[in-house]
Amino acid sequence: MVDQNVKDRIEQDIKGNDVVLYMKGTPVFPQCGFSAAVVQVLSTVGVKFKGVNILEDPGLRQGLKDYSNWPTFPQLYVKGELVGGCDIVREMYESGELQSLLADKGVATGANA
Ligand SMILES: N[C@@H](CCC(=O)N[C@@H](CS)C(=O)NCC(=O)O)C(=O)O
Ligand code: FES
Repeated sequence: MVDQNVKDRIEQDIKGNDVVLYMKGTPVFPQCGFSAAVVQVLSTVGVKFKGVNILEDPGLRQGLKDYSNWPTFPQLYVKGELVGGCDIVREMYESGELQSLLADKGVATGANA
């Protein structure tokens, strides 16, 4: 069960922003290597994203685990859907699947972002 306020906040974020990264720390100062790795991938791909620091909000930290049915951070959302964590994002980047997913969903990357 996810608290309604937490659920509203998550849905506002993931519906209002094409790409949202729930992470430990901020894009400028990640506080965990797994979060830093996804920030690095997103920067390399050149996609704009909203970073949300779950360390600042214990309710959101737990709420997201329940909402996403995913036990760890980072969590990457694209167009309202969970893509996955660090391992998945890195694999998808290396295979080119992440770039295709963003293109298919109409999310600008590189010079067009
Ligand atoms: N294999 C994971 C690594 C991420 C991970 O293990 N995260 C841990 C440590 S940062 C986590 O979020 N634990 C739950 C918590 O801290 O609330 C992935 O692919 O994203
Ligand atoms: S904070 Fe220790 S592994 Fe992420």
